[in-house]
Amino acid sequence: MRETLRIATRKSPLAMWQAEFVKAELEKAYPELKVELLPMTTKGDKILNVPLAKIGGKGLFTKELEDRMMDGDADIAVHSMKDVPMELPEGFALGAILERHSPTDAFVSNKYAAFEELPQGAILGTSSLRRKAQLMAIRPDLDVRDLRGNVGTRLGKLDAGEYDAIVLATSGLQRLELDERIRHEIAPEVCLPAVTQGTLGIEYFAKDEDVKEIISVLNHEPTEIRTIAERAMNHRLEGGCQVPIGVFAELLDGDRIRIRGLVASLDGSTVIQDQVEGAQSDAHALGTQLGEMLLDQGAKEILQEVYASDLHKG
Ligand SMILES: NCc1[nH]cc(CCC(=O)O)c1CC(=O)O
Repeated sequence: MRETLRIATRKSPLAMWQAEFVKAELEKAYPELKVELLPMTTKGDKILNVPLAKIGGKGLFTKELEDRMMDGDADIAVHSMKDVPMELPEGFALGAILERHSPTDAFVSNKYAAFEELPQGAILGTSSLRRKAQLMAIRPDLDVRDLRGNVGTRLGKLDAGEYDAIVLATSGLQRLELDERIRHEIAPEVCLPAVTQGTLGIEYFAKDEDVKEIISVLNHEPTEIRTIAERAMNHRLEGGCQVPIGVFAELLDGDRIRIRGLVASLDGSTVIQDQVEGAQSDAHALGTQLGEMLLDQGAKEILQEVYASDLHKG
């Protein structure tokens, strides 16, 4: 077995936490193994003044990490699965899906205790079209404004008074020990999470079979099944994280799985949602089926509109 395993990681505090977490888990499983971090900056980290939806570009946060693995400078990359494109570049694979952390979105505010308490026309910050569309579907009066940057930057903008409240991933806040900033977690029934939100995955260079063997001890099968189901739905909808798509798979008794899915227009005025249930062994087919059901019910027109809109040009 290798004596050293090198993790390519983005430099943001959240990405560093995630890489350190995987390092610790690997060293727990293999006390002899030395795990090193190779921190780097990606294109997605540099472009901060443009809405995330506008830069589009699949793999914005993963390309540079893959280049280092291809060059042989790193063995694995740790990702928020949410940011991983539905199809990996040739030669790369996912070797482990870790046990899911909280999938929800968190409501954070210095003025209001709950989303429901926001007054008419309140200014809400979020970088996600999915959050914007679903929250505006319930509260069309809200003034939703773009909010980019890493978790610390976003909280800083809230504290500077630029927003009445912001919404961001619960897992990101918890990982950075910022739990006390969370006023409440928004229930999936109110805001369906992004595909695989709260799940970490490990990517490796597929020809390195010994690396795959090492990291496979961290794979969490129930999370893997949910990940397969959610990514299958997203793949059928051809959605990146920059379209208003929500999906949430839950495992039920008797080896069953239920997947809820949603596609919304940008302003939340149209919301299409449905769900499927079946055997966990059919997770992939069920996810695809749910995607097709949503397309048939009008998601196709909505997505065409989203892709054609200004947000997706350039
Ligand atoms: N979009 C960036 C991003 N990618 C993953 C997370 C959170 C962690 C996760 O989902 O595992 C975040 C922050 C956020 O959406 O607030």
